[in-house]
Amino acid sequence: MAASSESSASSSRSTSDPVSGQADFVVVANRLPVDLERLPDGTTRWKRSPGGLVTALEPILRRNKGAWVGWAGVPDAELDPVVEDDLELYPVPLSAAEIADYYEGFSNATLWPLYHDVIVKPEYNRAWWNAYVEVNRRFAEATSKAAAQGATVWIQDYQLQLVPKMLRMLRPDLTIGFFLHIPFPPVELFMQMPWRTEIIEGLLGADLIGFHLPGGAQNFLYLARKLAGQQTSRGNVGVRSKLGVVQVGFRTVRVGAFPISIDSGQLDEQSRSKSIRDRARKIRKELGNPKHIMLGVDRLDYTKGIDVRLAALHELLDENRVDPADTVLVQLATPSRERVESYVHMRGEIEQSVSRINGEYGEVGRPVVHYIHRPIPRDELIAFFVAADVMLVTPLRDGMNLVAKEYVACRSDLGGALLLSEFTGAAAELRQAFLCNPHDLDSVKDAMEQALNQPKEDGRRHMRALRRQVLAHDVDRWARSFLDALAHGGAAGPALIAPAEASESDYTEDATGNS
Ligand SMILES: Nc1nc2c(ncn2[C@@H]2O[C@H](COP(=O)(O)OP(=O)(O)O)[C@@H](O)[C@H]2O)c(=O)[nH]1
Ligand SMILES: O=P(O)(O)OC[C@H]1O[C@H](O[C@H]2O[C@H](CO)[C@@H](O)[C@H](O)[C@H]2O)[C@H](O)[C@@H](O)[C@@H]1O
Repeated sequence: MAASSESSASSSRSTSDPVSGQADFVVVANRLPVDLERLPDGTTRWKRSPGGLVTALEPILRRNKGAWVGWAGVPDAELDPVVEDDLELYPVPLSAAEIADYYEGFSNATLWPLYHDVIVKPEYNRAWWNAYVEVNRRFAEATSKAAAQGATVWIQDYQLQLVPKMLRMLRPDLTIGFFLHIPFPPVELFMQMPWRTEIIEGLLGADLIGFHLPGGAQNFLYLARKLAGQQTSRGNVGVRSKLGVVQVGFRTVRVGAFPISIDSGQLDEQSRSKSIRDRARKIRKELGNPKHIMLGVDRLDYTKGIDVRLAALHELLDENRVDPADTVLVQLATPSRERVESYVHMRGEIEQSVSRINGEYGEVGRPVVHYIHRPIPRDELIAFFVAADVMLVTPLRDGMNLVAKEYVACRSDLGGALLLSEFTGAAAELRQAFLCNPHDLDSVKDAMEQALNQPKEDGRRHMRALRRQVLAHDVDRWARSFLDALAHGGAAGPALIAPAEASESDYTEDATGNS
């Protein structure tokens, strides 16, 4: 399923053949890689679902012929298993009430803010928790039906933290991995959670639990001791090495750090194509050929710090440190979780800031900030990456942030500069970016000004180093390192992930030593 491809089905059920449900490798995530779209004429079609989890996992599943268990993105879709564009999909239905309580409620108004440093206040609501338990049970049951005897199951993310334990009870023959795509919070914050022990015990149903960063793994080990009363290792967890261990009865659960990445080789190749280069030139022209194009690409989420970058730009304009005659900011904001109150509120504030900057500094036909609130096609997005002089990635907290890596992968010309928040997982690897503290506006302003004015040769040197890191540590390496560790410690046979095409020796070691 290419990003831009959308296939049609004539009814709410796909016309493709049903699949057998005997998969040896199963990915389980809240969302399927495609959302079902109901069209006004009553027909349906699949379109790519939003977010970095899908960007990362879709190529892995495609290469390894696995099955994917997840929600089709709309209420009450009772769908049979389906093969869609070569992927085996096992849809899990959610009612409108479950979407409100499990997805918008417990997942995105309780867990999401709690795990992202309480940027907004998490709500603790018993009815939401009950829905979370119920939906996790449904995912465990659907997975149990899809998986073959002795299969490897890889459960993804915060929406499904109870599934490992539930699935183990249903299917002790399976090898179960779990990966958390968002930060695992500091112990002091996690302890707010009324159902904290249930969540830790739910996760301990897995054979291997993966986080982006060692800090998350370390926090989890502490909580496994404190809340679940288990014995754990106490040494430091490494990156793709030195796993932590929790002893749960006769089972050994391992805990590690596996920073996720992108299909960097493929993106590098795509961004070099003539059509993308031409489109990038055209974008610059359409923007009036300004000296500086800054770019933001995010789901419209309060964690992403879109407000921070707008405030920084506004102050730099006020202080005559940025010239509105030769600088533009393009902010591409994909709609996200639009019925959750904090998202509605944040959208209003961001749109007000955009208007204010344009009102004060724009000219007719020449705004300073170009703001788009809808998803754009993948090819168009890549052309924006190629066109932009400065990429703005300013989250207050982010598990990884794949956009930062995508920008770097698209800059084979060694042009451009990356402004990157220290509070992203990506900052642990991309040390040659212009790093900033998004909680300190002066730090963001200074970094923005430096990125806009960096000497060309310095920029080429920084970008070369960033590219070495991103090209060497791609999503295949992420999946292989996790699944190799899972196969090594569990009951599974040989590693299920096919080797990536490029060998690691094709690249030099990264500066952080995170090999
Ligand atoms: N095609 C397309 N992809 C987008 C758009 N906006 C964001 N993305 C992709 O969504 C993913 C976002 O991942 P990430 O930065 O990790 O943040 P997340 O949204 O929190 O998962 C990246 O692969 C982006 O390229 C858009 O407008 N169109
Ligand atoms: O499914 P949604 O509610 O629309 O949200 C989209 C996804 O957002 C989150 O992405 C995270 O995963 C990325 C890849 O590991 C990572 O780079 C980023 O920092 C995270 O925010 C969420 O974790 C996914 O479950 C959602 O599907």
